[in-house]
Amino acid sequence: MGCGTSKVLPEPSENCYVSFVKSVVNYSHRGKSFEDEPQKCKGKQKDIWNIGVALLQPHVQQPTVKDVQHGDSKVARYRAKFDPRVTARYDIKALIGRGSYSRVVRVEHRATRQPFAIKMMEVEAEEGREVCESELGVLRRVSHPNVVQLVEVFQSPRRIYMVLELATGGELFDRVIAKGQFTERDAARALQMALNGVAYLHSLGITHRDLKPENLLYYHPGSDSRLLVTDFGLASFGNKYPRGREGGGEHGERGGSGAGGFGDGRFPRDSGSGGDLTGEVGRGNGGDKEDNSVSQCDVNRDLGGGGRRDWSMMTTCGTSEYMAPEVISRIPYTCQVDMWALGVISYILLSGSMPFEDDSRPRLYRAILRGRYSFHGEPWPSVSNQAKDFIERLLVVDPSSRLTATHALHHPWLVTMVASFSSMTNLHRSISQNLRRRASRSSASSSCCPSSTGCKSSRSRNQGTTHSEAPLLASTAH
Ligand SMILES: Nc1ncnc2c1ncn2[C@@H]1O[C@H](COP(=O)(O)OP(=O)(O)OP(=O)(O)O)[C@@H](O)[C@H]1O
Repeated sequence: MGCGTSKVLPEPSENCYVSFVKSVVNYSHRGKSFEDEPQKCKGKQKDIWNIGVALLQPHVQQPTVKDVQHGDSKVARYRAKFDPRVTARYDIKALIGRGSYSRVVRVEHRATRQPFAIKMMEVEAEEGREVCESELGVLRRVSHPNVVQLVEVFQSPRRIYMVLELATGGELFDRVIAKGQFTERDAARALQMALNGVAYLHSLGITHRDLKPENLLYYHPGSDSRLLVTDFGLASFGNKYPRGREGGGEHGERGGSGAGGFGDGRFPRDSGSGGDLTGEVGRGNGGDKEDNSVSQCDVNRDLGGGGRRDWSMMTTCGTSEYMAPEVISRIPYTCQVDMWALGVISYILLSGSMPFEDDSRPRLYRAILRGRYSFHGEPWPSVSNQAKDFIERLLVVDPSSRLTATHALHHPWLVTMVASFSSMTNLHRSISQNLRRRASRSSASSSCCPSSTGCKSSRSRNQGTTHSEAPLLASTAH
């Protein structure tokens, strides 16, 4: 699901991947017994032990010929690509999907029979390494019900295997289409979960930079499922954090006082115990930036224009239809770019159509820069003014006037809709019609679409990528 065809990757950074690997390997040389330690560690720290264990465990259990012959041939093919240390612990069950640098498979833990997803990333090529480093850099630090959870990591010279919690509920829009009924309340509930995850990330100084419907997955198929923010391949720590400018994010979600800064998710904070372990992980590629894990956007606001200049990012990346004006303009930006993307997602969620859409990328970028979109056509006449107000406050060209994640969570539309039990207009028919119409149009034109039908595979490795420093509009002009 979603529009993946015009993703723009960031410029490579310097050796971040190496610094992550070093941080884990260094730890492994301290002469401690990894096997003895996990029960002493709680929550996130236990996961970190797992990372160490996975890197160190030497036992090798090759998949047997019988294994391969008896398995489904496709699964067997993928299983053969897996490091024996991984297959020793996890039974590869099925291929879920492929990304530009990754394959995701459903697995079962051999001992506990628990299902997980493993994202296998190719790290030989520099771009794959960068994306992997970015993803791991975030996943190692986060723990929140609305952010996909990393369980452990295996490393081989060519590949990284990330064991993740398995999301079986499908992408955001798959569910919209599958349901016979979809109301503003449903949209608000989904957006509230996405916003909770994003507010948490922002409180840690993490900007996702590629929020879109296909990166929002339901944990399970039930109607009460959590929604998970996934795919941190383009995420950033807002890499110009000055030290000692902690502003106390609005969520009180920061981690302990150590460098770990995990915030309060499902796991207890571990700031006190296991000090050097936390420190070691904190010194990964996050480095000293982690000390300032505050809500970057709120601090930017407090600091005014000068602060914004110091604290923002420059790299152009993301998926065109969801890119904020400041990203397209290549001016320094902040985590508010995620809020723009959430505005785009909100618009699609309530209508099945895109606010900004054009086959010509320069025209698309111009429309975004002007913030020009409309609420014309079905089902907009049936959508409440408060819902439109919510979108209007997110799709604001000036990022400092755009709602922050925390403010969005307090918007009256979201608050009243989430709490509401009254029956509401069913928007499903118009939304799914719009999604389907767009899907068939885009499969004809090989363009992107916000529907599950025919879009996912159209996202190709190099399509729409740029490493240029020139303004996007100039570099793509006619
Ligand atoms: N934890 C997970 N549980 C279930 N499915 C997942 C999980 N993580 C990723 N997927 C699915 O696996 C597929 C590949 O995902 P991946 O993140 O590797 O690539 P992508 O985001 O689709 O593409 P790209 O890497 O180009 O951004 C997608 O369909 C995604 O929804």
